[in-house]
Amino acid sequence: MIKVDNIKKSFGEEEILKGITTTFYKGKTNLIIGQSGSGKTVLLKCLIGLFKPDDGNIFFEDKAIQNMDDEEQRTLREEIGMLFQGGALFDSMTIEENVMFPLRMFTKQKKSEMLGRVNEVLKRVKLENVNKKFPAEISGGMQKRVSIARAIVNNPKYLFCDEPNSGLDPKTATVIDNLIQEITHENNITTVVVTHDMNSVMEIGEKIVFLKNGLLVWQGDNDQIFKTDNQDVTDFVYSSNLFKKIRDIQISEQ
Ligand SMILES: Nc1ncnc2c1ncn2[C@@H]1O[C@H](COP(=O)(O)OP(=O)(O)OP(=O)(O)O)[C@@H](O)[C@H]1O
Repeated sequence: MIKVDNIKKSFGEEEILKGITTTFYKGKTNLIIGQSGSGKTVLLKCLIGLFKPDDGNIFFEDKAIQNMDDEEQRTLREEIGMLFQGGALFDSMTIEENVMFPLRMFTKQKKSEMLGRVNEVLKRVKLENVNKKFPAEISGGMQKRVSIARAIVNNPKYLFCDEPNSGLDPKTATVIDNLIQEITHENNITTVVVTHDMNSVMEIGEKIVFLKNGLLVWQGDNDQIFKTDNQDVTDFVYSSNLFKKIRDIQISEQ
C-alpha cells in the first residue's frame, strides 16, 4: 500500500501538484487519470523518487520516504518495478540481457540462477524462443511484454507503469492491460498506472484517481466512474464518441 498525504510540488512559480491525498492499494491496479498537463507524471515521479515533493508525505506501507535512512531507501528502490512509456528497452542488448539487467544491478546471483528467473518471467508474459533476439526484431506488443518481464524480474512489491498502452492497437493494449492486472493480483503488488486511455479505465480501474490542474477532484473505481455526476470526470469519460453512444443506448433502454 502507498499512502500519499498532501503532496505539493512546484516548478518555479508554478504549483503543479496542489496537495494530493490518496491511497494506492496492495494487490490492485490503481490508475492515475486526467487530461494532459494535469500533473499525472509529476505525481508518478514523486512516487518513484525522481522528484522530491516540496511538502507532504509519501508512505510505503507505514514508512514515510522522508524518514527512511540510506539503507531503507536502497531497499525500497529494489522493491520497485518500473514500466516506462515506450518500453525503454536497451536496443543493443538481447531480450534476455534486457530482462536480466535488474538482476545484475541488484543481486549477486549466479548467471545460471539469473537465467532461470529470466526464463520464468518471459514464460509468464507468454514469450518463449525470443531470448537471443534484439528489441528491433520483435513487435511493439512483444516489446511491451519484455518490458513487463523486466519490471517484475526482481519480484517487486510496487509496480509503476507510465502509459503502458501508448503506441499499441486496441486489442494488444487490452492484452497488456490484462497482463498487468493478472500479475498484480498473482503477486499482491501495489500497481500504479498513469493513463489517459478509457479502455484501461474500464478494463483494470480498480482504484482510479482523477487529477485536474494538480488537484485530485475525484476518486473511485471503474463502476463508480460511470455513475458520478462530477462534471470534470464525465467530460473526460464521454469525450469519446464510443462511450457517448454506450451511454445513450443505456438511457434509451431505461
Ligand atoms: N521538470 C519539469 N520542470 C518544469 N515543469 C515541469 C516539469 N515536469 C513537468 N512540468 C510541468 O508540469 C505540468 C504537468 O505535467 P505532467 O507531465 O505531470 O502532465 P501529465 O498529466 O502527465 O500530462 P500528459 O498526459 O500530457 O503526459 C506541465 O505543465 C509540465 O510542463
